[in-house]
Amino acid sequence: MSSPANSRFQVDLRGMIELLSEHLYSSPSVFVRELLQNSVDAISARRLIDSTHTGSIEIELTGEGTNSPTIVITDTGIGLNLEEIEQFLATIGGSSKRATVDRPADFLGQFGIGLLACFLVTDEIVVITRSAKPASDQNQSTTGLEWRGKADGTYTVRQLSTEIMPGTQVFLKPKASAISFYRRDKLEGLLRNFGDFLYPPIHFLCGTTFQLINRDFPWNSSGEFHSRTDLLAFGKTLFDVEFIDAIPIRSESGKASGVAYLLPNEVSAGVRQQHRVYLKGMLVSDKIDNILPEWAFFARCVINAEELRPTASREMFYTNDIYDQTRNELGESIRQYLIRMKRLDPLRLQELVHIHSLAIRSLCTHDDECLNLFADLLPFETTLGVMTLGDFIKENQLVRYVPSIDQFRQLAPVTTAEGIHLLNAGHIYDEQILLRCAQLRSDIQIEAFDSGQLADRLESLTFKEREDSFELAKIADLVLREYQCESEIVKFHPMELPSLYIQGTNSELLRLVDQGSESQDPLFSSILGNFARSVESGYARLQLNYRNPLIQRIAKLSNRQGQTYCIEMLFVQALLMARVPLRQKETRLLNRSLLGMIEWSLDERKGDECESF
Ligand SMILES: Nc1ncnc2c1ncn2[C@@H]1O[C@H](COP(=O)(O)OP(=O)(O)OP(=O)(O)O)[C@@H](O)[C@H]1O
Repeated sequence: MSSPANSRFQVDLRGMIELLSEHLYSSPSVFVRELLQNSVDAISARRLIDSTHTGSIEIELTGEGTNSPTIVITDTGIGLNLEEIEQFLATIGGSSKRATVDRPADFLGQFGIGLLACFLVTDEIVVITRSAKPASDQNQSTTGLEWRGKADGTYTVRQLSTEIMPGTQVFLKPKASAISFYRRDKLEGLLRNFGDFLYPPIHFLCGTTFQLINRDFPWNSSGEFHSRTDLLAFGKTLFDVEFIDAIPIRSESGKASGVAYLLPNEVSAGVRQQHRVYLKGMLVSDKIDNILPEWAFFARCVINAEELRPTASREMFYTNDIYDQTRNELGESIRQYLIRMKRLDPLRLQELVHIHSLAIRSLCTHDDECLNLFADLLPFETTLGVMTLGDFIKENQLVRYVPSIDQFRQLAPVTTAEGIHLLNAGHIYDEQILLRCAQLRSDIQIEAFDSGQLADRLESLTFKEREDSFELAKIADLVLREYQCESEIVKFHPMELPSLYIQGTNSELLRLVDQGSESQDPLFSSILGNFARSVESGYARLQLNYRNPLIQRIAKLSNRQGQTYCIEMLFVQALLMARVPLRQKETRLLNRSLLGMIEWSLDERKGDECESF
């Protein structure tokens, strides 16, 4: 069999141009960026052959508001000769900017497709150009060359008769769908957006107005930053936010410098901020959300990088090793700054921790250095009021904490009366932070406090008190058995608290299982039922406070039914106080007992008893 002949792919030129111009970019506005970028590159190329050349770029809008407005962008760059026009302008994917061994790529462009973005706003691109290269390198004349490229893939080139200065001019006239880009406000906005920090000077000319577009970053290439006030003012112009602080950040790997701004409002830990990232002064995107580490979600930054690699659309970066290293190094800058702030300006750091408490808590759980930095400043709810962990430690050698908010609320009045100070570690990250602190720091001892420990501290009744409350204790035992709850009459402070519901080791779990088995699904109920039997002692405990006058009066009540109602209601009230969700049978108990009690108190004969009680 003869070997198959090698054939070449065919290219549908119109389709290719449509693909590269219409579908690569997220908005037609990028044509401004591509034109500016080509002019900047052309000036850089000219400086390679003439280092004294400073260069300038001018954008003019003529005929605004007429049927035929025109955008003209003029640069004093390297220009093109006939051969280069064929090789680069007229060849899709042809670029004069690729790096060679003796000349590293220092250009913004590289793919040879950017100019096609102009087809988003025009049907024809007209380029008039004259090369700045010495005449000996080429058969060059002092008149210009004109290249006209159309969206259908055809083009013409001709030598003009008029003499022009070296450099390039690009002329665009609107296609019907893009007329809005030929308005002064819109064009000026786009020039500022993309050209704000490019070099050399860029001027915008429209009617009688002539203005400078670009400005400098508030830091220089040697990594020297302007004052904090200047950086904050700069942040306000970029993001329109009054930030609380500005942190200079740098990365060697991405040759990047910039400022991370601390947000003045609390942000949720999962939300990624949108950062403004420039490549050699050209805006790549103001929506890059992964240039800072995830933990730095309380900051928005502006970065100018030299070494990051943009994608072909130049609206994102490739996430390669350099990108990852850059992210880590920028994060490290933020961390080091905060470490210094703790030493030099602790009040400002305290303010930051106050606003971004949740974010910083999350950061502390996976970063020991940050834990050391922030732990003492973190605010906690305690039985002494809201205070920082550092202040709580000063007053309590042993940090007793409760890992659940409900339990903390339930225990706080009793422990306060008993002189025990508790810290509420029921919020997300809190317990992890305390455990890690105890591992890392010798000055912190912690202990999880549970209601069982409290039970040991409750005072027993005297013999006489036990005798007086014997009947009540019996009734309480009887009533509560059905609800997997034991009861005990003891004395504790504060005396205003009539009862306290204490969950046993497995009682919480058993309540959940029990709640589940109240479900309508018989299979699910039976599985949960079997599981419940395998769990050991799931009894909770209702502590009735004999110091409380009401409990003493109930104990003295001679009416058994009345005592039963009282116990039932105290039980449900204790559950509600402890924020334990009621099971169906407890809701039924609440209804039954409440109605019973009302009936009982309305009954005249029992009503008399009720009065004395
Ligand atoms: N203003 C200009 N002055 C001189 N040459 C230019 C100018 N604009 C375009 N060119 C030439 O046309 C070529 C193609 O430009 P185009 O914008 O399509 O791609 P690129 O800039 O090389 O790469 P990229 O697709 O990454 O932007 C350039 O490589 C350059 O040689």
